[in-house]
Amino acid sequence: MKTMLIDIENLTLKRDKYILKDVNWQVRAGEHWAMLGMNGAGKTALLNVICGYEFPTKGTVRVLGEEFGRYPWQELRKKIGWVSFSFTEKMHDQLQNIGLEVVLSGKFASIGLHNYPTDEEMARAKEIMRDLGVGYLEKQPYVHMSQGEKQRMLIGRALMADPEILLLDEPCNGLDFFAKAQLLHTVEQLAERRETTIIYVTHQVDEILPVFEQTLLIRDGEVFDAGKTAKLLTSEKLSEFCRAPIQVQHKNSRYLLEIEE
Ligand SMILES: Nc1ncnc2c1ncn2[C@@H]1O[C@H](COP(=O)(O)OP(=O)(O)OP(=O)(O)O)[C@@H](O)[C@H]1O
Repeated sequence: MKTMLIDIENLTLKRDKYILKDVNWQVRAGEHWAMLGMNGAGKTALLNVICGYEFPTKGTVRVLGEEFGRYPWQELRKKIGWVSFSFTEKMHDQLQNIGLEVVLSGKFASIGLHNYPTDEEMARAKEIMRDLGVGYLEKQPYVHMSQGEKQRMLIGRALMADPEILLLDEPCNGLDFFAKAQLLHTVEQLAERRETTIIYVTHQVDEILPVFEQTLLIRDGEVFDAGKTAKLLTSEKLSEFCRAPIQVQHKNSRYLLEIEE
C-alpha cells in the first residue's frame, strides 16, 4: 500500500455560499495528478485548504500523514511548493534579483535562517536551473526575463526547498505557443524524475501530459470524477462534465478538445 500524501474526506468549505462540497480525494506517493476545472470551479479553494490557508467547514484534511487542526501547518507548508503563476508579475522583492538569487530565495524563505548560501546550496540552485533549462539565466535580473523564463524561475524557487508535493497552479498562463511547449516539456521532465509529487492545475485539456496519469475533475465545488486520466478524458465524460457536446481526440499522446457545432 502506497503512502497517502493527500487524504481529503467529506470536505466542505462554506463562506457566504458553498465553495467546496463533500470533496473526497486521495493522492498517493508516486502519483502525479492533473486537476481540471472551469473558472470558479473551486480549484484554488482546494489548494488553499491543502496549504491550510482556509479552514474546512466540515470534513478531514490529512497532508503528508498529518491532520489539519492537529499539527502546525506552517511547518507542513515547508514541504509543499505552491507555485501560482498569476503572481509572476507581483514578485516585487525579486525584481532586481538575478536568476540564481531568485532560485536560492526558495531555500531562505523556507528556513529563514541565514543570509548567505552555503556552497552546497549554491551548487543545488545551479543544478536546478540547469535541469529546468534556464542555466543561462543565472546572472540575468528577474525583471528582464520573459514570462516563460519567469515561470520556470518560480518552479526553481519552489524546488529549492525540496518539496514533497509541488502544486503548479495554471503554469501556462500568459504563455505564447512556443513558451508553453517549452514549459510543458520542462514539467514533463520534472515529473518523470519523480522526486516530488506534482499536482498540475489547469483549465486546458491539452496541457494534461501523459505523465499525469490521474485526473481530478472538479465542477461547482464538487468532485465530478477522479481517477485514471485515460478513462476520464473521453468525449462522453467531458461532454457531461462541461454540459456541452465535446469531442476529445487523443493524438501523439496529447488530448485535444473540440466543441461540437
Ligand atoms: N473566501 C471566499 N469567500 C467567498 N467566496 C469565495 C472565497 N474563495 C473563493 N470563493 C468563490 O468560490 C468559487 C471558487 O473559487 P476558486 O478561486 O477556487 O475557483 P477556481 O477553480 O480556482 O477558478 P479559476 O480557474 O478562475 O482560478 C468562486 O465562485 C469564488 O468567487
